[in-house]
Amino acid sequence: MGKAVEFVKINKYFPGVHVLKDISFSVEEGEVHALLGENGAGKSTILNILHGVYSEYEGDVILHGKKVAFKNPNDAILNGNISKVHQETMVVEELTVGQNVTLGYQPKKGLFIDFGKMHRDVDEILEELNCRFRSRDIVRTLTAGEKQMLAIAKAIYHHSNIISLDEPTASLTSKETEALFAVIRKLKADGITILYVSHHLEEIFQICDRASIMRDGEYIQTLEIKNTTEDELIHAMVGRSVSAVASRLKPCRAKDEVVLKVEHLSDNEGKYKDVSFELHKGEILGFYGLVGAGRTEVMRVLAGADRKISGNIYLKGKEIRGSWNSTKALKYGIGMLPEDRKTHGFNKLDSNYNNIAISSLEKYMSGVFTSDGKKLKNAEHFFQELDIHPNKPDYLTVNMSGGNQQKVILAKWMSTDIDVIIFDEPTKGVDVAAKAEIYRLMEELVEEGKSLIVVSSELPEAMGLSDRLIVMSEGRITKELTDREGFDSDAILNYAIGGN
Ligand SMILES: Nc1ncnc2c1ncn2[C@@H]1O[C@H](COP(=O)(O)OP(=O)(O)OP(=O)(O)O)[C@@H](O)[C@H]1O
Repeated sequence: MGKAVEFVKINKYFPGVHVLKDISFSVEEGEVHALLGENGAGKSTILNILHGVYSEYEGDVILHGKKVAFKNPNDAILNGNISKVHQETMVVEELTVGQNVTLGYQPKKGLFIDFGKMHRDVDEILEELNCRFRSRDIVRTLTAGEKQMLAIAKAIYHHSNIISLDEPTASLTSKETEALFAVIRKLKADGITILYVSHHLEEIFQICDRASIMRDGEYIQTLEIKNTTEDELIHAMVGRSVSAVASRLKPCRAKDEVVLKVEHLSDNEGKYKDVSFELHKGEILGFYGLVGAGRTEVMRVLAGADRKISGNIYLKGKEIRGSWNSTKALKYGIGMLPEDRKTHGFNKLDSNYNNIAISSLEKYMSGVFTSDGKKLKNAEHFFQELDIHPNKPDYLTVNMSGGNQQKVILAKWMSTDIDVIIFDEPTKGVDVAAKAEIYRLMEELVEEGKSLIVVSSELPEAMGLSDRLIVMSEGRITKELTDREGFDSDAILNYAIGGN
């Protein structure tokens, strides 16, 4: 087998930063090749160069022995037979699967689109991928996992022989992840080369042949997975050993004081029904459930992001009445680190220091205006404490890597004087070292007397962090587990699928 991809001395600069430094490595034809590294290491940037998102860089990209320079991703798909499947797949929800797969390149009969052929061609691909949905289905009805499959079908429709998957399992259920892995194995058997980016190391051991490691914009080494341990991988990525396991150094004894009480919370669409629970001062209360269990919807109401339909919420014994929105929630002392940080977590046009200060502006007043100096000083402190890269508090948050954006939002809530912080999937897209830091910070917050709710779809994380754990299934609480010593993963999974 020859080389599918060769990167030769790639350098990439953004204003003021040198993000890729002389990167050279290659990917064999027909292998599943992982790209690993901490947040901000440069994984997405090198993929973006490969796929024509960035056309300005130094160095050579060689595909199957031929130098290429794509002008844009479409050029890469059409002329390079190379496709990238995004974390959150971009689709037109109102169109059919077939229309999305073939968008812009539908088969024609004369001047008109040949819909019959389009659906036949797409159905053939979907069948090969073992998908349950069909070409005529409207995309709006598909799950996140199915949309991911749609993107892979699109890559195959365009005869891609190299496919990149950037954190593809981030929004998938474990069943969907298994289905995706089956498809990856099949593509590999068909000789297709896969580039795979993930922070979930167990996935790398399940499906990857080799892994190239990047650190701080530099290429470190390529390792053969079957001859490598998890510890060795982490060491290569981070430069030291880090425990990737969620745990508590000092599980707390929550005080009796109830800071938040929720009674019979329901919406009118059945996304969550009759949800009641209490949150105590100084505890971490976990919410576990499968994707679609209704956890995020409940949390959005508590944080004022969505309207309360029915039920009661009490904060420190006071019932919330009248209109409820995120500004009012903040006044009552409750804030949320959302799962979808790109659209809900920060202001896209603002710098890190402004985004960190945004929920506590009164702290940075100088006369009638806020002081940039004070905001910067506060941000500098958190950049140190959370080890945020690059160490540029004045950078636009939107230009930070995904995991570092998460840390910036974390810094916002740590700078804000509130009693209750809701973390929705706090370590989604976050590297192992940063995960360990976030777990440590959560412990510090509860030690200070704050109360945390942690929504997690990762069972080891939910079990490792929580003092108490609430399990939800299809909008309802199916179990509340009060003794962390007695958490049992099989039992919890059973409650999560609605069993008892
Ligand atoms: N448009 C941009 N302008 C300035 N800097 C950028 C821009 N895009 C990326 N960067 C910087 O380039 C570096 C590499 O980012 P990249 O997104 O490639 O990292 P990553 O390894 O994919 O991280 P993650 O695992 O968090 O997704 C980061 O320091 C980031 O801040």
